[in-house]
Amino acid sequence: MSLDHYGWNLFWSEAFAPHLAAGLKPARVVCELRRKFYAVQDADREWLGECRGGFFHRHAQTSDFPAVGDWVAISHREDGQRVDIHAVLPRRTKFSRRAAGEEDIEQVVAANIDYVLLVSGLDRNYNPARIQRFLVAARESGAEPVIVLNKSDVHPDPESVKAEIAQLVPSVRIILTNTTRRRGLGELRKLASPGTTLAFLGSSGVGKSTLANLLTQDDFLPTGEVRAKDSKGRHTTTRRELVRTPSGALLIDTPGLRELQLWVADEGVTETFTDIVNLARHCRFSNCQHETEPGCAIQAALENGTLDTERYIHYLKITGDHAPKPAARRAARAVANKPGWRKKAFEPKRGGRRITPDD
Ligand SMILES: Nc1nc2c(ncn2[C@@H]2O[C@H](COP(=O)(O)OP(=O)(O)OP(=O)(O)O)[C@@H](O)[C@H]2O)c(=O)[nH]1
Ligand SMILES: [Zn+2]
Repeated sequence: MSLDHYGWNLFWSEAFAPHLAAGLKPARVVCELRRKFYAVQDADREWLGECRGGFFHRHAQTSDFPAVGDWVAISHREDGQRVDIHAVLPRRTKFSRRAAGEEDIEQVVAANIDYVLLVSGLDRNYNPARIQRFLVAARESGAEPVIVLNKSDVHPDPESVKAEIAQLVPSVRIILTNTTRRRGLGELRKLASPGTTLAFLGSSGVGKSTLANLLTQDDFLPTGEVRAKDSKGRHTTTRRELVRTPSGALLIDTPGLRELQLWVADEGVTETFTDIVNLARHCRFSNCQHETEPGCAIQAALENGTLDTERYIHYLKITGDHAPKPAARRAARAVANKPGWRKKAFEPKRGGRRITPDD
């Protein structure tokens, strides 16, 4: 087994150079066992890793600690079982959350994801506004979002939905899937190329586990267990949160990702709605509310059709701090009153017991 199988490449080996000089070895975090304890995979096998030294500096942030998907610098202990984790390589992408009431505490729930597959079901779950919210979170993470419209079998015209979403979010890849008749899975597998790290995001019941199982062609999610020994020589069974698929891709599925509360940060919004943000810069007044002001570039674009009204309404709903024109406001309220719009937390996977080194 080579570390390349876990996504190691030139980028990471360059980033790791100083640690290599210090006599440390690279490993990837495959599971968070409990606070400051992780299962890490190096070129040989999986180890029980413990954070050391600098991590416990009193100015350390929660986000400085390793997360699943991170590359870390390790050293082996003399007992030949545990490893010490000394440092985390700078992340290329990360999903974080902030617990309610702890606005300033960032907790990273998964790192270094290349593609985030935003899954919706084309049944009652389908809601373009929710897709937009997921998209904002994806943009914020730095991972490339891919929209997966699953359960295409239960919709009379899935292509029209795809076209609608494509209009809302040009430039984002959209895949129609149907796990029952196995449609669209080839496109999904193309993304799952060797060394690529993926994650599924979406509301409960949209088919994430079904898709993940098909991608891995076996039922690894509930049963993907590996054995590691702790320092007392007892065997510990850990559920991996980063798993290799037969195609050689890495799939991340952490409780934290599932519980992630979607929140909107300015960066993500700016990224997703660059065209609208740019338009607003052309308004005559810098404090333009885009309602009745003369020389408003947004109103002009809405009137001449260069800016899609639906898209603008979604933008308003996501940013929340702008007052739309009365007509747009009425339409926005009608959309917002539809069931299913409210923010919804990720539900923890049923039966996903986590086992700590002391079990
Ligand atoms: N009709 C239809 N049903 C599907 C499809 N894909 C999944 N389902 C069904 O949808 C239900 C939910 O699927 P899951 O894979 O458990 O959904 P999930 O997103 O993992 O849900 P959580 O575990 O709650 O997060 C199951 O009954 C699946 O059989 C599909 O393409 N078409
Ligand atoms: Zn304006």
